[in-house]
Amino acid sequence: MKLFLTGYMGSGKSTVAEQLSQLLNLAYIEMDHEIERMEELTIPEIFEHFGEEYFRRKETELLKNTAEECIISTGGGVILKEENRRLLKKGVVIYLNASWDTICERLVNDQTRPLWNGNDDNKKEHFTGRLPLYKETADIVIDVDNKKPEVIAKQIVARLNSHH
Ligand SMILES: Nc1ncnc2c1ncn2[C@@H]1O[C@H](COP(=O)(O)OP(=O)(O)OP(=O)(O)O)[C@@H](O)[C@H]1O
Ligand SMILES: O=C(O)C1=C[C@@H](O)[C@@H](O)[C@H](O)C1
Ligand SMILES: [Mg+2]
Repeated sequence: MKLFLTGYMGSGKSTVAEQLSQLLNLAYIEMDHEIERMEELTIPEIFEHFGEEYFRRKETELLKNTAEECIISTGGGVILKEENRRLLKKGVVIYLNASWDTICERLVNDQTRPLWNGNDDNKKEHFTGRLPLYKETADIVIDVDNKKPEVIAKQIVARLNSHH
C-alpha cells in the first residue's frame, strides 16, 4: 500500500507523515527532503538557480520511483501536473484540508517556501486556485483545523480501515 499525503503548504503533511509512520509501522518519504538530498541544494536554492519547472520535473521523477509499501509526504504543488495526478492514483491519496486562516497562522514567518510570497491577496488566490485540484485527486479528505497531529493520524487510520 502506497499512501500519499497531499495538501497546501503548511497543511501538516510532513508532521502527520511522521505520526502516521509510527502508527502504521510503515516507512515514510518526504519528497521535498529527498529532492534536496538528491540535488544537494535547498528548495529555495533549486527554485532560484534552476526554476520551478526544473523542480517539478524532479518531483515527477521521484513520484515514478517511490517504493510500494510506504507513506509519501508530497510537496504542496504535486497536484499541479496531470502526469503527477495520474501517478498519485496508484496509491491512496489522503488530502489534509486546512482552512486559509490555519495556513496563514502556520506560515506567518516562513521563508523556506518560495511560492509562499507576495501580498495576502496573491497568497489567497494561489491557495484558492489549488483547492479544486486537491479535492479532485483525493481518495480521503481529512479536515485538519484545530486538531493535533496525533489526532489527525488516528483519524487517517480509521478512514483507511473503512476505505476499500
Ligand atoms: N496539526 C497541527 N497543529 C499545529 N501545528 C501544526 C500541525 N501540523 C503542522 N503544524 C505546524 O505547521 C507548520 C507546517 O507544517 P508541515 O511542515 O508539516 O506542513 P507541510 O504540509 O509539510 O508543508 P509543505 O508543503 O510546505 O512541505 C510547521 O511549523 C508544523 O509544526
Ligand atoms: O506548494 C508548493 O508548490 C510547494 C510546496 C513545498 O512543499 C515545496 O515542494 C515547494 O516549496 C513548492
Ligand atoms: Mg512538507
